Amino acid sequence: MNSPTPATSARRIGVLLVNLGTPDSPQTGDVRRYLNEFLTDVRVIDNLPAVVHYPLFQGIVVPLRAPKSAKIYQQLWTERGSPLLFHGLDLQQKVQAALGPEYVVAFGMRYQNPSIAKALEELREAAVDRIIVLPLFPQYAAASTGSVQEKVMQIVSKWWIVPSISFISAFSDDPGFIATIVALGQREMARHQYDHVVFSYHGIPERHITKGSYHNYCQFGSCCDTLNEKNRYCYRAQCFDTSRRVAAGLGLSPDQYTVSFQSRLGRDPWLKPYTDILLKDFPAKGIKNVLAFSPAFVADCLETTIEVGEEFKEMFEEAGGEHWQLVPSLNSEPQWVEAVAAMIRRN
Ligand SMILES: C=CC1=C(C)c2cc3[nH]c(cc4nc(cc5[nH]c(cc1n2)c(C)c5CCC(=O)O)C(CCC(=O)O)=C4C)c(C)c3C=C
Ligand SMILES: [Fe+2]
Ligand SMILES: [Fe+2]
Repeated sequence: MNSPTPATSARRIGVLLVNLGTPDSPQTGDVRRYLNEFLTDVRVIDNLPAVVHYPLFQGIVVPLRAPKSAKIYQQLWTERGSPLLFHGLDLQQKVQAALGPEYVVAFGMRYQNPSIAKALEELREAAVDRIIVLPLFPQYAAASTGSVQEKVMQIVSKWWIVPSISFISAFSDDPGFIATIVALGQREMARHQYDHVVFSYHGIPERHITKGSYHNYCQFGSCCDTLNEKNRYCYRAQCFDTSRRVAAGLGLSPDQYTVSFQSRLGRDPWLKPYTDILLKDFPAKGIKNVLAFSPAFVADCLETTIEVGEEFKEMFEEAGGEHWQLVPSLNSEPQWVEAVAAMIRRN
């Protein structure tokens, strides 16, 4: 009898890396399709009845926003396309190489392409024994991680054979994740003298925290100063935790850094302080050289390169600041690839 080839005999583990998603091109039509899918997700816009939500967003909000967003995407676009996509594909390829042939690594996006459905289909075709899903969001939010988890479960629940499946729901305190950010920060700090460090996270509505808070534990105060069993999945507490760990790695004292939140949408209260308001007060306080980290994102994207790297820099300089520098995201840095592979192996 012929012995089976290793590829068919070995039990292989499927790995699904997922990021948020980006338009297929920076043209208004593709940006509109992307925003329509994104902003009609009830985990993102969670406070409107369906009869209002869909007509309002598909008929008014998205058509008005798409041409403006498209202009910003045109600034972001590169020869390789959207950074969120090509960094994700680079990461997939390098993590596959690091893990070896016992694993099959796929990459998908929650919105638009490559879809989660397509990525899961690749794993099904490879007849993997079980699937480990890693949403590429260090801090858990129902609007990002939760939405990816819901989508994966929706798709896999329809399969005739449902494999064992596990989710890495957050990695805000993962030592390899923290060490890579620290190394990237040290690289920038060796090039310039900074007065202050800002950790600017993607914001979410305060309501999103309250809805997921066990026994109303989170009150937007000192409750988030430690990460404990009551706030393990509180986005705000995780953002503070990541910041504390990176600050410790960089040797910063609490007065040398600030945690803030960006990218708010709509009129409801979002997590505070807002980065764009905070940074305008820095120069008057004598803070003229700022190093900015964006630790909610593992890959560069519109929110890092354009919002933090360009828009905030411009605002800071207009307010009298001298030097504003964004620390690049982890992208597919070798140390980050190793950290992802280690998280998968441990799972
Ligand atoms: C860190 C994870 C993210 C959370 C949490 C999140 C929540 C959230 N976002 C919006 C609205 C928008 N976000 C947009 C872009 C965007 N958001 C994330 C990540 C999280 N969002 C990423 C990685 C990106 C960049 C994608 C890219 O293509 O580079 C946008 C689109 C851009 C624009 O038109 O401004 C919107 C809109 C809400 C409402 C929300 C929580 C409720
Ligand atoms: Fe967002
Ligand atoms: Fe809290």
